[in-house]
Amino acid sequence: MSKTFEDLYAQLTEIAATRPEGSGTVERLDAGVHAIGKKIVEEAAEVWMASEYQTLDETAEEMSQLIYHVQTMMVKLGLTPDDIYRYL
Ligand SMILES: N=c1c2ncn([C@@H]3O[C@H](COP(=O)(O)OP(=O)(O)OP(=O)(O)O)[C@@H](O)[C@H]3O)c2ncn1[C@@H]1O[C@H](COP(=O)(O)O)[C@@H](O)[C@H]1O
Repeated sequence: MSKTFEDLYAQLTEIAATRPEGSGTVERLDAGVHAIGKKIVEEAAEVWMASEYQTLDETAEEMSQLIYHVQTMMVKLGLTPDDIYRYL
C-alpha cells in the first residue's frame, strides 16, 4: 500500500527520535530551520516549473518532495498534522 501523509509524518518523527545512521532526514533536521526553509522554497519552485513544463508524473514527484520538506519543517518545529488540519 502507498504511503500517506500521516505515514510519512510518523516515519519522520521516529527518525528524529532514534537518529538512524545515514538518514538524510537527520542531516536536514540538524541543519536547522533556515536550511529546511531553503529546501521548501527550492522544491516549491520545482513544483511550479514542473507544472508548466514537465510531465504529470514528474510534477507529482516534485510535489511529493515539497510535502517531504514541509513535513521535515513540521517535525523540526514540533507541529503535528492536526495543527495543520485545523486550518484546512
Ligand atoms: N520522501 C522523501 C524525500 N523527498 C525528497 N527527499 C530529499 O530531498 C531531495 C530533493 O531532491 P532534489 O532534486 O532537490 O535533490 P538534490 O538537489 O540532490 O538536494 P540535496 O539532497 O542535495 O539537498 C532528495 O534528494 C532527498 O534527499 C526525501 N528524502 C526522504 N524521503 C522519505 O523520508 C523517509 C526517511 O528518509 P531518510 O531520512 O533518508 O531515511 C523515507 O521514507 C524517504 O522515502
